[in-house]
Amino acid sequence: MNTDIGLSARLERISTDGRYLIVPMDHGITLGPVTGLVDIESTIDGITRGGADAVLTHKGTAPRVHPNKNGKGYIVHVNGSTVIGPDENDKRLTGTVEDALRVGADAVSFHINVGSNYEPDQMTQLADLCSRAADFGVPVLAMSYARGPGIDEQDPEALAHAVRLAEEVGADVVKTAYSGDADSFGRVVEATRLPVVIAGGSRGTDRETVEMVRGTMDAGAAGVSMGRSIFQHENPEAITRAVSAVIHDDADADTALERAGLGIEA
Ligand SMILES: CC(=O)[C@@H](O)[C@H](O)C[C@H](N)C(=O)O
Ligand SMILES: O=CC(=O)COP(=O)(O)O
Repeated sequence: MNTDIGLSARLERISTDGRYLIVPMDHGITLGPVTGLVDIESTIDGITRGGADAVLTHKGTAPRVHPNKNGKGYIVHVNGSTVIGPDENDKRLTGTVEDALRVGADAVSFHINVGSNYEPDQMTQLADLCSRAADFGVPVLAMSYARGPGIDEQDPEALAHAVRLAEEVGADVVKTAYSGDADSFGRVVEATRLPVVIAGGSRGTDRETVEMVRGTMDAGAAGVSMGRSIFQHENPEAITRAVSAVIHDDADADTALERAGLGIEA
């Protein structure tokens, strides 16, 4: 049976017209119950009302996601590590494609640290995940970071290598870090035919967040998988609305902040 139809139907559930505003909340494993994740139900309700296309969590949180996601997409993340463990870069498997489907996911995601000591194992696991997901027509979001000893995590050449690796092993969408400006990030986007989305990193000001998203879209990327800048915000719905204005309506930073009721001077 041709699973392409399943793949494209599921990609549409986690995006809008090929643009992605994903809010990952897998950080409960990485960081613990930080701001925004304790009452994850109200965060999910706010960000999906604000214009998120999809939310992303580990499989165990699925029962808290479905009643609050307002019909938006759902991605299950399948590896993790903690900041208090022996090595944060050593992400270990936490689930399978079958687990994700069992809890009602539209897609799966997997984190690889390209350049770390764990890259070889993570690359094999990602390639296997892509093969398994393809059997079911399930999209794979590869969170492909440049991380490891001596690696500059914002170096456009390293990021270009990371996103290209994701395409080569069969992912459908790739997330990586932002290089810091639209010109250099354009080289990252050009390195692959996959839709590229950025991670937000640790929370900045509202203006920094929205300008980073503007630069990302100007570089030709497809959107964001932005966690802490959104779920740690005192008003997750408003900051999602601002980010959505840039991604889905091509707004500039001032317009996006105004439309969301956030101060433009921030
Ligand atoms: C907490 C972080 O530093 C993030 O960049 C994570 O590495 C990315 C991911 N969302 C995770 O928590 O594993
Ligand atoms: O899963 C994590 C991400 O996709 C990015 O999270 P961040 O908090 O925006 O870096």
